Amino acid sequence: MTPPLWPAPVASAPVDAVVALPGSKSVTNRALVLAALADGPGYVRRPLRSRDTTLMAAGLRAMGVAVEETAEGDWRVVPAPLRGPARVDVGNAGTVMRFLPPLSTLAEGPIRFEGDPRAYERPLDAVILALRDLGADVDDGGAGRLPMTVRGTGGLRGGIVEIDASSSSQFVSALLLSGARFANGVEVRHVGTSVPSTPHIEMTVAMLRAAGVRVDHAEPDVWRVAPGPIAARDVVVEPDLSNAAPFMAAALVAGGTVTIRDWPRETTQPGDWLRDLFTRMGGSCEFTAEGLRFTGTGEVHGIDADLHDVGELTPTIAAVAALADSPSRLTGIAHLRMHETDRLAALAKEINNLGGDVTDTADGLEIRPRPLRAGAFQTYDDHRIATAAAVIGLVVPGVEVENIATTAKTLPDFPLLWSALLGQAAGPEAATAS
Ligand SMILES: O=C(O)C1=C[C@@H](OP(=O)(O)O)[C@@H](O)[C@H](O)C1
Ligand SMILES: C=C(OP(=O)(O)O)C(=O)O
Repeated sequence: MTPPLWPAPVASAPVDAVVALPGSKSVTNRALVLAALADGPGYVRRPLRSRDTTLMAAGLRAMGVAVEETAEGDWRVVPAPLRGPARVDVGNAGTVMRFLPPLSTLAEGPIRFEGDPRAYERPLDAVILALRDLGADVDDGGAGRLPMTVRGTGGLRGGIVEIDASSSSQFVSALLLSGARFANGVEVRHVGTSVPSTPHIEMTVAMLRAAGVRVDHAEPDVWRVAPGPIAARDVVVEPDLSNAAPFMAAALVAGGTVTIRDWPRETTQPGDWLRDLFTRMGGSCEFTAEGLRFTGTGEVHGIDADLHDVGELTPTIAAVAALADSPSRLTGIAHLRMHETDRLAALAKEINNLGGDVTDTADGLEIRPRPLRAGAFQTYDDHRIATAAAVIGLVVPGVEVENIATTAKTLPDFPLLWSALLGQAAGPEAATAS
């Protein structure tokens, strides 16, 4: 059955809200992987519970790791010898489809990886080739993509490997996260045009170091992980700052103030760039005892920004840019064509469908603001396209979002949080998504 269109709520007044966002997807899924490979039981506290993270937990459980619920609502992770046969559903989670194959080479027995149709299109070739170079037996039917089977033998030789990570930083993170458990560790050398989303690699390196792993990144595009144990930890997951984007955008386009609770003063999350990007677009922000207080006037300026390092912020920035008083140019994001959907094509098509004037270029978007009108907004199973549509709907009456439930990939409570932001009661559609 086709789910009903979600009528995006209109902001009838400036917003004034404090928002407590669930944990970061990227931190939660790294913490789970590292806990599964650790030298003893550990905790992932305040984890994000969403489609991507429950798939990660389920994948680890399938290989023998215990991921237990605690009375406080956290996860206790008890490592165990990894084993197959097992089947891992990656859904459409880049982190699951990239991070678990290297880990699965440490299992005894075959591990089968399957997922959503889109996961079979997203690039994985660099990880597959690297794992083979490092000594793994991977059967991908020659496709360089999912579905595939890793025939684990209980360990991997490891060593030096060259990869082209220009289409996803996750290829590098994937090899580094399990690398300490390879006999010779791993040295990843990137060859190709520049790696996107480097803050996400910094996050990987920081979390490895916090677990006592020696990581050397003195040379550009080269990362060395020394073999050794990964210390069990008690990790408290930061709020997801990329998911703060639509909430801050609400204050920008409708005016008002939004405080994102517990915004970390120091973080490797790319969402931290929003403080600068949204200030350039007309907002202002300050740290308070509660978190980050962000204020907008409803007047939005266009921006010329290279988003290569923070690509996952693009859908929200594009939505705000479509409502600005001057044109915008977003560049450095060709790799977004291989995200959950072709995000450049999707954003151009859907904003134009409402009367906008957006061109998708070879490496980004050119956005010339126009008065927008009511209409349906297709989301292509992409959580961030759905939340971008909600931002436009705040000030363009009559925007109806197809499949709002797709926000469950990283933010299952989005419709409820969005209604609360606006001080409105949630419609019945809210229940469909949670
Ligand atoms: O490692 C991670 O947690 C992520 C890395 C980035 O991937 P790409 O480098 O493929 O853009 C980002 O877009 C994704 O949402 C999460
Ligand atoms: C690109 C994203 O996700 P994934 O981890 O599936 O790559 C995203 O969340 O914007």
